[in-house]
Amino acid sequence: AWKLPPGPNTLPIIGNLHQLGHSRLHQSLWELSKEHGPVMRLKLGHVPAVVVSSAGSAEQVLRTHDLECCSRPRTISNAKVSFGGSDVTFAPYGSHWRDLRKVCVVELFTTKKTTSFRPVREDEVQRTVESIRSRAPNSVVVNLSEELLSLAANITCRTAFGGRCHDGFHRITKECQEILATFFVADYFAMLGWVDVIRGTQARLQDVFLKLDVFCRRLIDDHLDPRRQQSDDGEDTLDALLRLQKDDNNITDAHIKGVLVDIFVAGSDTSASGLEWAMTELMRHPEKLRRARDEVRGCVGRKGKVEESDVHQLAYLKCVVKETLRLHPPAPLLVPRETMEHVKVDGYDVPPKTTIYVNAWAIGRDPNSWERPEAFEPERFMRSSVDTNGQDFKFIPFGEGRRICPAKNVGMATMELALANLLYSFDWDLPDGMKKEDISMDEAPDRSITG
Ligand code: HEM
Repeated sequence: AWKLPPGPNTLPIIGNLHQLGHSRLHQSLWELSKEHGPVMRLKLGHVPAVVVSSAGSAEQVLRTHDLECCSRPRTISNAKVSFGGSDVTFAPYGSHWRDLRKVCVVELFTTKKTTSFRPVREDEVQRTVESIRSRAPNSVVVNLSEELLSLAANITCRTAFGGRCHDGFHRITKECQEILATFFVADYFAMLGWVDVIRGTQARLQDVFLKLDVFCRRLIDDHLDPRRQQSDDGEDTLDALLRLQKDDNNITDAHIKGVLVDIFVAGSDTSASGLEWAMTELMRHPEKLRRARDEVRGCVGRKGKVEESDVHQLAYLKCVVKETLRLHPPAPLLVPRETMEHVKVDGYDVPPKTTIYVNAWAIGRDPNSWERPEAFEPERFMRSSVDTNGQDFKFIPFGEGRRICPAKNVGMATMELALANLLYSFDWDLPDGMKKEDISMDEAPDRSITG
C-alpha cells in the first residue's frame, strides 16, 4: 500500500484551500509544514499537491527525481498567457520544452551573450546613479523601489527587444503578472468554470491575452522591418529568436511570443526585488552597509564608477547578495512543478500528476540548515562555499535541476553591479525622522498558487 505524505485534514470538495492565506502563500505553507513535516500533502480542490520544505527533500525532487518531477501544472491563466504552453516557463515537459530550453541555454543566455550585454548593464546602472545624483545635493528623498524597477526593466528591454522601456512595457508586464496571480475557480473545481465567467475573470484573461498578442506581434513586426537598424547594443534576444526561426521550421511565432512573455514575467521584477531587499537589509544593518561600501570604495578607488570587471574583487558584496537571496528569494516557491510518474520523496509516495511546491523561502530559513536563520549575516557565506551551483539544496533561489533559471547569470550580474554602484556612489540614509526599526519588512503579496 502507498504511504502518502502527512498533511492537514481536508474538508469535502475544497480540501485544504481554506487553510492557505491568500497572500504570502509561502508563509502559510511554512506554518503548516512546521506542524506536518517537510514533505506535506495537500488537496487544493481536486488537485493533489505536495509541499517540500527541507534541503533534503528538495534535493530528492530537484536532483534524484528531477526527470520525473519536471513538468509544470497547467492552469487556466498560465496556459493562456503562455500561448498554450508554447513558452519555456510554463511548458509541460516534452520535446517542445526541451528544444526551446536548449535555445535558451545555447543561444539566448550563454556566458558569451551575458558578457556581450555588459555595456548595457553598465550604462543603465550609470543612468540610475545619475538620476539619483541629480537629487542628492538637496538630500531629496528618492523612491528607490521605482528606480530599481525601471533599472531592471530597461536592462531587460534593451537586451531582449533592442530599446529602452516605455510605459506600454510596464503596463503589459503588470497586467500579465496580475492575471497570473488571479484565482481561477475552475483550476480547482472542474465543474465550476461558469463562476469565472460570472466573476469576470475569464473576460479579463481574454483581454490581457489579446493585449499581449498585439504587443508581441508589434515587437516582432518591428524587428522584421527591413528598414530597422540593429541597435548598438548588438543582437537582442528577439533578433536571435528570429534568426533561429529562419533555419528551423519548428520555431513558430507562438513559441517566440511565449519566450517574450516569459521575459515580461521573469525578467525584471526578480532582480529589482532582490536589489530592493538588499538595500533594505543594509539600511537595517548600518555596520554591514559600511563594510560593503568600504570594500567597494577600497577596490575601485577614485575611478568614479564600478565596472563589471571590478566585481570579482568584491567578496563581501557578493555575500550580501547571496544572503539577501537566502532570506528573500524573489520566487519564494520557485515555479510549481508537476510529477509525471510515481516517485518516493523521504520515503513517502507521491503519485503522478501531483503539483509540487518547493518552498525555497522556508528552506532558506530552516534552523536545521542555518545557524541563526532569521539573522542577516552575509559573513556566513564568507565562511562557506555554499552557492547556487547544484551542490547545496539549502540555498536554491534560482531553483535547481532541469528547470533551473536559465538566466541566473544575468540576474546575478545585474544585482551585483547595481548594488556595488549604489554603495560606491552614495552615502545612504533613511528619510528624516525614520529609524531603522521603522522599516517595513512586509512582503508584497505572492503570485497565487497558480502562478
Ligand atoms: C534575480 C533574478 C532571477 C531569479 C531569482 C530567478 C528565479 C527563477 C526561478 C526560481 C525559476 C524556477 C526554477 C525551477 O522551476 O526550478 C526560474 C525560471 C526561469 N527564469 Fe528566472 N530568475 C531570475 C531572473 C531571470 C531573468 C532575467 C530571466 C530572463 C530574461 C529569467 C528567465 C527564466 C525562465 C525562462 C525560466 C523558466 C525555466 C524553465 O522552466 O525551464 N529569469 N527563475
